[in-house]
Amino acid sequence: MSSASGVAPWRPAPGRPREQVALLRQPPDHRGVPVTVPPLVEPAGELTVDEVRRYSRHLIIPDVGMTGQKRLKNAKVLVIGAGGLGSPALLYLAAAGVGTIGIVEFDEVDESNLQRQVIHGQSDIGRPKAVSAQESIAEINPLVEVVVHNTRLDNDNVRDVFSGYDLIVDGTDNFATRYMVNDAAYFMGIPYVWGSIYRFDGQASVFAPTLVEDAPCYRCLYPEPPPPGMVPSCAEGGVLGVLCASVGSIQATEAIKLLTGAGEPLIGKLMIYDALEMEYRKLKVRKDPNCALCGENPTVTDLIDYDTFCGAISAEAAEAAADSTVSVHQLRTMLEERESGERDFVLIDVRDPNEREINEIPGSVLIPRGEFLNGQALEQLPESKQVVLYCKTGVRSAECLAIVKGAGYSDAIHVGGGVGAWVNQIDPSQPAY
Ligand SMILES: Nc1ncnc2c1ncn2[C@@H]1O[C@H](COP(=O)(O)OP(=O)(O)OP(=O)(O)O)[C@@H](O)[C@H]1O
Repeated sequence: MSSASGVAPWRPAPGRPREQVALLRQPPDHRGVPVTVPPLVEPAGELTVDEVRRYSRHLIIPDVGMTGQKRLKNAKVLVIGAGGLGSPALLYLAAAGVGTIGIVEFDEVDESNLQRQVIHGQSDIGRPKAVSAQESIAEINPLVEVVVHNTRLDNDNVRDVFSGYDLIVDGTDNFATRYMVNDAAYFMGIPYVWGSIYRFDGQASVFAPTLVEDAPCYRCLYPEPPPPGMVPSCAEGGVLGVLCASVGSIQATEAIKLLTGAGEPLIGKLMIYDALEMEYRKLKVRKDPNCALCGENPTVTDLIDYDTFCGAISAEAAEAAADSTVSVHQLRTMLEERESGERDFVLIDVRDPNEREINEIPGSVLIPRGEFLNGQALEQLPESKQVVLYCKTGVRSAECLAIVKGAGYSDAIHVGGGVGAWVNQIDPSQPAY
C-alpha cells in the first residue's frame, strides 16, 4: 500500500525491533563485562541561576543531573589540536559546560582547514588556531575558562602542559605526537580519549591504564607506528569533512562520560566507524603483557625521540633520496633546459589521478605510486632518459625513487617538497591542497 505521497511507508525489517529490544534487555555481561569507572572529577559547589538555565537539558537527564553538571564545571580538560577532531570536540565540551578547557595548538588557520575545522571561520584564515578556537568558545559559552597553549606539544613542554588537567582529548594527526601523548599521559597517570580519521573511516578509544587495572594503552593496540609512507596523513590522503564531526563528537561524549561517571567508557574497546557503509563496530582491545610501556617488563621508561621512532620516510627511501633530491627551483631550470633541448628527462607525478586534477607540475606524466609498488611502472620507464619523480610533499616520491634506483636507474632523482613546494614557491596561481 502506498502512502499519500506515493512512497511506501517505512516498515522496520521483520523481527528487527524485537531483536534490538531483546539485546537491550540482556544483562550487561551478555554484551561484554562492563568497565565502570568512578567519575574523574569531584562536583563543584552550587550552580548559579544562569548555569541552571543554560544546562537545564543536562540536569533533567538522570545520568548527568545536578551532580554530573557540577562535575563538568569542576573539570579541566586539555584538547590537543584545534583541527578536524579538535574542532567538534572543543565546541561540544564547551557547550556542555566543562569548566576549564586547555587548547594546545601551534598552527594557523589555512583555507583548506575550513572544510572540516568548524571552530574556525573565513575571517580566521592566517590567525593562530588556538586563539580562533578560544574566541569561538567564548561565543558559545562564556562561562568556560579557556587556557591557550599556543605552542607545538613536544618532549620539552609536554609534562608542563599536561600538568593539572583531569583528562586529555587527542585530536592530532601524526604518529609522533600520538605516541608522545600516550607515553606522557601514562607517566603522569592521566587518562585520555584518542581519535583518528582518514577519508571515510574513523576510530576512537579511551586509554586509561593507570585508572583501570588491565586496561590497554595506545601502544597495546598499535605497538609500532606503521612503516613510513604506508599510512598517508589527511593532507596526503584526504578526509571527508563531516567524518570529523562523527569522531570528534564521540571523543567529546567519552570525555563527558568519564568526567561524570555516566555509562561505560570505551576503555579496552576500539570504536570503528565506516561512513561509507554507515557502520559502527566495537572491538575488544586487550592489555598487551609485552607492551613496551605498560607491560610487565617495560622498555620505555621515559619519553623517547618520537620523530625517529615514527620516521617520516623509510631508511631505504631516505638513502635513495640522500644525494638525489632537487629543489623546485632546480627543477624549473631543468624544465627550461629541456624546453631548449639542452637536456632530456621524464618528469613523473606519482600521486593519485584525483590529486592531479587539483594541481600539477607542467610537463609531467602520471604514473601512480601503486604502479611502482607492484612493478608495473618499471615497464613504462624510458631506458635512455633520466627519471625525475614528484608527489605532493616528497615522501611518496622518495619511496618510488628507492624502487626505481633499485631497478638500475642510478641517475633517477626526486623533487624535494613536491608539487606543494612548486605551488608555494614557483606557481602560486595553482591551488594548494
Ligand atoms: N605536536 C602538536 N602540538 C600541537 N598541535 C598539534 C601537534 N600535532 C598536530 N597538531 C595539530 O592537530 C591538528 C590536526 O588537525 P587535522 O588533522 O585536521 O590536520 P591539519 O594539520 O589542520 O590539516 P592538513 O594536515 O590537512 O593540513 C592540526 O591543527 C595540527 O596543527
